[in-house]
Amino acid sequence: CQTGEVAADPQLYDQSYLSPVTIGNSELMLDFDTGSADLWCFSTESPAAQSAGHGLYNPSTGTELDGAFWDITYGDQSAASGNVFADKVVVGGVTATKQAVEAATSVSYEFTEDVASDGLLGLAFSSINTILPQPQTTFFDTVRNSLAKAVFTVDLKKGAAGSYTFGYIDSSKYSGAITYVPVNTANGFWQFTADGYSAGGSDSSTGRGGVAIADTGTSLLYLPASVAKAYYSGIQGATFDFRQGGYTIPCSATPPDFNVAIGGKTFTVPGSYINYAPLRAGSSTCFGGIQADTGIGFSIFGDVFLKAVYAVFDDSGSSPRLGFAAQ
Ligand SMILES: Cc1nn(C)c(C)c1CC(=O)Nc1ccccn1
Repeated sequence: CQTGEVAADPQLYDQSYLSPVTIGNSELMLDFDTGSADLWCFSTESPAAQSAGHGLYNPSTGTELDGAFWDITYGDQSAASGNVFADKVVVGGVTATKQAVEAATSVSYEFTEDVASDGLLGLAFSSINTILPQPQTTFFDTVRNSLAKAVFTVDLKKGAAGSYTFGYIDSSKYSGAITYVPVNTANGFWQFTADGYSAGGSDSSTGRGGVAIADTGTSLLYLPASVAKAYYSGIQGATFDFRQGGYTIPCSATPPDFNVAIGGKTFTVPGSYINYAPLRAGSSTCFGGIQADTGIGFSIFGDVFLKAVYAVFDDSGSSPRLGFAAQ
């Protein structure tokens, strides 16, 4: 019965969180992503112009999956593609002896310029793995029957190292009870229903809830346009800047806390988490941590929300469920 824990190291402005993963005989820093289901990494096959500065997987330690290839495009239109090898993958002591490792032969500039990240480790459902002609399992699906309990947990923090655990829940990491809600796996995501939102101390609702996904691979909190609009209407100097592609606020602002009702419990994102980052180094205008989910089709509870809670991704029962607790 395997269990394991690995650090989640925050990058600048908590734009992403990276964790050490041993693949074959190299250790790479991967972005664990509950919003996708591909484990891919820069490799010795990647063009040097695209992989400069990144840790590389050398497929010589693996066994090529003949005729298998992968090609993924994320919601922000970043993309990567390549071929596939079966190799040993170890995360926090949990070992997958034959994990599908997707070696990149091409990546978009977003990944090239994010030199701290050597790739992604998908933790959504294997139904959305992009390998053709035969999709392969995620790391979690590969090891889940060998785990003490088929769960993984997410404990991200603002500006500090958090952790992912596999196979167990650590009661020292949260306060109060864990509130569980059902997950709809139809779209391959950890998809749940949020009941409602409100800002500040008052329970002045900023809007009804809706369909949402828990997504560690997305930095911000994308909510219904009406909820985002109502939230920023309470901040002096806040504006929707279409050139920046979203809401901005004065970096000097103290945004109100943001409350989310899930499973009958209220979880609070401190207002400071929503004063996300200066538009450019030294700018006095900051990008908001809450943005509209217009065009996405569902809300995305990314790192701005997840770093305010302890989250349990539980596939140990008859159907998957998500658990949230205050940190
Ligand atoms: C779905 C979506 N639409 N829009 C505008 C955004 C930003 C998303 C989320 C997204 O793209 N997340 C991501 C990106 C790269 C790697 C992993 N996750």
